[in-house]
Amino acid sequence: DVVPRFGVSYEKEEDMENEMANVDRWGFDAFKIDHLTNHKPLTAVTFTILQERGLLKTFQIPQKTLIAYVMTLEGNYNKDVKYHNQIHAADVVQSTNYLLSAPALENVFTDIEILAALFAAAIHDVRHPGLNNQFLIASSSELAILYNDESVLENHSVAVAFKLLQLENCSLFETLTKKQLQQLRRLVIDMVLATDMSKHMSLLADLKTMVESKKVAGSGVLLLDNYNDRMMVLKNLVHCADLGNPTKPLDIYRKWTERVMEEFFLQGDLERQKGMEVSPMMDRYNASVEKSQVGFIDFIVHPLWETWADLVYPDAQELLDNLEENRDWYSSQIRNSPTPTSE
Ligand SMILES: COc1ccc(-c2ccn(CCC(=O)N3CCOCC3)n2)cc1OC1CCCC1
Ligand SMILES: [Mg+2]
Ligand SMILES: [Zn+2]
Repeated sequence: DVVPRFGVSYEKEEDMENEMANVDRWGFDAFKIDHLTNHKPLTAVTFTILQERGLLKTFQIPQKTLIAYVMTLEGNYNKDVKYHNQIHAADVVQSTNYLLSAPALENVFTDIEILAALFAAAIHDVRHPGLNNQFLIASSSELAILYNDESVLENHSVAVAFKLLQLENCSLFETLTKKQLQQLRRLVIDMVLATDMSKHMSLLADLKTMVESKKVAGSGVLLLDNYNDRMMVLKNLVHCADLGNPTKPLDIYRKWTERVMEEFFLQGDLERQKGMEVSPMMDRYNASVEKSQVGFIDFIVHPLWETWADLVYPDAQELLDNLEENRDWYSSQIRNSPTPTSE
C-alpha cells in the first residue's frame, strides 16, 4: 500500500510541496507545516527526513511502521501546551538534521548515531505538561517522586517514547539487531537527558575543551576518535537544536518567544493560585519579554552557539549572524531604552 509523499495527508498539495522544499534549510517554517498537515508536523518532518537520508532502507524499517509510531508519538505531545508541543518537536528534528548535515561533520557519525539523534529530537519533550522541572519538584508531583527530582521531564519523555514502541504495529526498531538497539537506546537516553538545562554548563565546558584541542582530519572534517567525544558532540548538537529559536529568522523566532512566554505565564498563574513563589520571567504582571530574551541570548544561547560555530567553522556562521542581529533587535525593543547613537 502506497503511503502519502510526506507521510501524512494534507489538502493543499502545492503549498505542502513548497514548504517541505525548505526542509533542509535553517529558515524552514514548522508552523506552516503544522497548519498544512492539521497538526501533524512531527510526522511529516520525521518521515521526510528519515526517508531522504535513506535510513528506512538502511535499517529495513517499513514506512507504515514509522508512520504508525510517529503518529502515535505526535499524539502524545500536548497540542494545548503553547511551546512544548508537536511543533517544537518537529522544529528540533529539522534543526538536528540541519546541524548533522554540516560539512565539518560529513561522514563523522554512523547511521545508528544519526538515527539515534533524529529519534532523540523527535521524542525529547513528549508528554511535556507545560510546566518545568522546578515546578514539578516544588509541588511534589507524581513525576518528581518517580524520578527523585532528577531531570524529571526528560526522564519521563524517554520512558514514554520507549513504551510506545511496544504498541501494536509501532515496533519501529524491530529490524535492528540486539546490539544496534542497545547502542541506539544508550545514545537516545544520553541525548534527551542532556536537553535538561541543569546540564547546560558542564556540556558547554566539555564542548569548549574540545574546540580548544580540536582535531581535524586531512579532509577538514572533525576527528572524533572515541565514544565519549562522539557522545558529547551529539549531546551538544541536540541541545543546540533545542536552543535554536534565537538563531532562526526573526519572524519565526518571535513566534517561539510568544509561545514560550504564554506557557511560562500560565505556570506563573498556577504558582500564584497555589500560593507558591512565582518563578522568574513567569509573572505576567511584571515581565519584560524583550529584556528576558536579551539575557537568555547573552548568558545561555550565544556562549553555546559561538562555541558550536567554532567547532564546525565556518558552517554555522549564518546562524551566528542571525543570533547577533536578533539580539540587537530585541535589545532595541526594550521599552525606554535609548539605542546608543553612533555619534
Ligand atoms: C524563545 O524563547 C525561549 C526558547 C527556549 C528556551 C529554553 C530555555 C531552556 N530550554 C531548553 C529546555 C529547558 O530546559 N527548559 C525549557 C524552557 O524553560 C526552562 C526549561 N529552552 C527559553 C526561551 O525563552 C525563555 C523565556 C525568557 C528567557 C528564556
Ligand atoms: Mg525539554
Ligand atoms: Zn525541547
